[in-house]
Amino acid sequence: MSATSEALEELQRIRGSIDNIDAALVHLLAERFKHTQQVGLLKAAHDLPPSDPDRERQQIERLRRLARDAHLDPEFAEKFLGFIVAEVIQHHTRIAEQQ
Ligand SMILES: C=C(O[C@@H]1C=C(C(=O)O)C=C[C@H]1O)C(=O)O
Repeated sequence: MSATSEALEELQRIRGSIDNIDAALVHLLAERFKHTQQVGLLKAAHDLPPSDPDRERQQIERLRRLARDAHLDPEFAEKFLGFIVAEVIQHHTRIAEQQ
């Protein structure tokens, strides 16, 4: 059974919305990394460690709560944050090494 042209149009419309959201995510991530870069410079200048496990625990708790309220899988939200934070810590470590 082949898809009707109506179904294909709808698929295209929905994919347009997905593309817009992906673009917004990229821009948001770029903004987030600009701020974490500033944190990295501040930490390096004041001999603070690249990671802050207490802060991360608070963020995980908050994000899991937000995810539940938004009907998003909290496990996924935590994994997503963990992926980003690991990259940030690598950046901070590199900044500290360059000082
Ligand atoms: C940005 C910071 O550095 C690290 C990265 C974090 C993040 O990406 O949100 C949070 C805690 C730290 O492990 C910070 O300490 O605020």
